Formats: sequence, structure tokens, C-alpha cells
Amino acid sequence: MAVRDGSAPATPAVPVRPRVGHIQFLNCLPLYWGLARTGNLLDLDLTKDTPEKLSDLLVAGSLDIGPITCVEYLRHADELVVLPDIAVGSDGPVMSCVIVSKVPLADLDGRKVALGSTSRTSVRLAQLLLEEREGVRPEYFSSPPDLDAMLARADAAVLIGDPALRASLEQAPSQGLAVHDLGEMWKEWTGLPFVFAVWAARRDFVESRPEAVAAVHRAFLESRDLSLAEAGQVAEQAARWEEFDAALLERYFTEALDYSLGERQLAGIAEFARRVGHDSGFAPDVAVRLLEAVPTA
Ligand SMILES: C=C(O[C@@H]1C=C(C(=O)O)C=C[C@H]1O)C(=O)O
Repeated sequence: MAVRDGSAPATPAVPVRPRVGHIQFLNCLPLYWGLARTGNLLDLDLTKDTPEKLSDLLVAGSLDIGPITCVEYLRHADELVVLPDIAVGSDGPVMSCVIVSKVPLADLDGRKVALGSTSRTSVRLAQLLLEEREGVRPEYFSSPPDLDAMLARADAAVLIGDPALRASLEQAPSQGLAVHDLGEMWKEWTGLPFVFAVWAARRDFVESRPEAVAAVHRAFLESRDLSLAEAGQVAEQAARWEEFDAALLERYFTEALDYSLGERQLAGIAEFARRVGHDSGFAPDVAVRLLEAVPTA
């Protein structure tokens, strides 16, 4: 029982849930499944949105922790700390980060390429691959991620997430368009995995609430492990509400996407930074600061 001394009654400090982002694409559905299954979802104040909006919210301090597109992370590496062993990447074809093209990539010199507005990283990767690997200099413009609208004004379009899956699996085959997988092109070119988004916490939040950051990190790792163990069920339930069937979604979750962030993935980030840093708003040798384990009492 609190002792009252006549001063203003002390209000017990109610802990505030960490404000955490969640990418509202199928690529992150397994993480949502795992958070729901473990119950950890109830300990988070979750904001679902597209990746570019979540990245802006984290950088602005309106979120404490969340996925952030690789390019924005690299631009703000000083203010953020990366959670180890979790990311959205691929070690080969990713299926959902693509260039859809009416003509061979080598013919895109001087032609128009539409860049999907929800992406910051795939659009930069696509430009790098087109310019340095294919040797072409297209004219780029940003566009909402709608394949038909993009291709009405351009010869190729860069798409991510669910619109990219739909474009690669349905629209492109039915319209005779070529699909170029950015994860696959990067792997062929460099031999490395590609990391499209990392999970990061704001540095000020890590300093003020280290246990909360450690708990959210654990929650995401547990969620990822559980959902990969139950990938068949996740895919089956997701397929009820999607135009993609369960087998395809299971392959997307378990074979295309790579949710890990280890040495090879960090080497992929470093290689990407080295190649695009000069004109992308960060140093080519920018250091990636990883969260250190909080010593348990
Ligand atoms: C694999 C994906 O990775 C994504 C690609 C991003 C980007 O290009 O900026 C950002 C976040 C991730 O959602 C995808 O969207 O399908």
C-alpha cells in the first residue's frame, strides 16, 4: 500500500507498449501469424502499412521499432540499431521484387521505366542492375504501383510486394510480358543474398528501454521460427483470402523469401551500399550497427 504524505498522489506508471511497424504485404504475413500464435501481438502497438510509410514513421520517431527498407536504413544508420537475425531478403529469386518489361532489358536505353512508389530499395537496385549490369540508361519516373497504368506510360515497371506477385504470376504471362526477378539478378551478378528490409529500433528507444527492444526482438524471432515450422498452415489460411494458391504461397514463404540476417546477408548489404552509396545519401562504407544482446539478470 502506498504511503500518502499529502503531496499529489503518485500515479503508478503504466508501461506503454512499444510502437512497432508491420509491412502489410504477404511477405510479412508469416511474422504476423507467429505474433498472433505466440500471443506476443498483444504486447505490441502495431501499425500496419506499406514499407515506405513505415520507414518514414520510424525515421520520424512515430514508431520505436519496425521493418525499414534497406536504403532508408542506410540513410539513417546513425539514428537506428538493427535487430540481428531477422530481415526480408532472398538468396536467389524473391518472386515479389521485379522488373516487368515489354522489351528486352538491353533495349531500355533512353526508354521510360516506371518505378513503384512503395519501394525505396528495389527501385534503387533495379536502376543499379539496369545501368551497371545491362549497360542501359533509361528515363525513370515514379508511379503508384499499378502495372497497367505504369506500362501505359513506360516500357518497363519496377514493382514490389503483392502487386509484384500478381504482375509476375498473372498479368505478365497473360500479356506476354517478361519478368526479371531482382533477387535472382543480384545473386547471379554478385553471388550474394539481397536484403530488401531490416528490422531496426530507434537508438534513443534502445537507450531508454533496452528490455522492451530485447523483448520485441525475441518476439519476432520466435514468430519467424514458429511460422516457418507451420508454413503449410500459414499458406493455407492466407490462400483463402488471396488469388494465389496455398502451394505457391508456401513456396514464396519458405523458398523465395529469406527472413534471416547473418554474415552473408550483411555482406550483401555492404556490397549494395558500396555500389550505390555515392548517389543514394549514405557513405559506401556505412557501418551497420547491430543490437547487442541485453545481459539477462
Ligand atoms: C521482398 C520484398 O521486400 C520489400 C522491398 C522493399 C523495397 O523495395 O523498398 C521494402 C520492403 C520489403 O517489403 C517485397 O516487397 O516483396
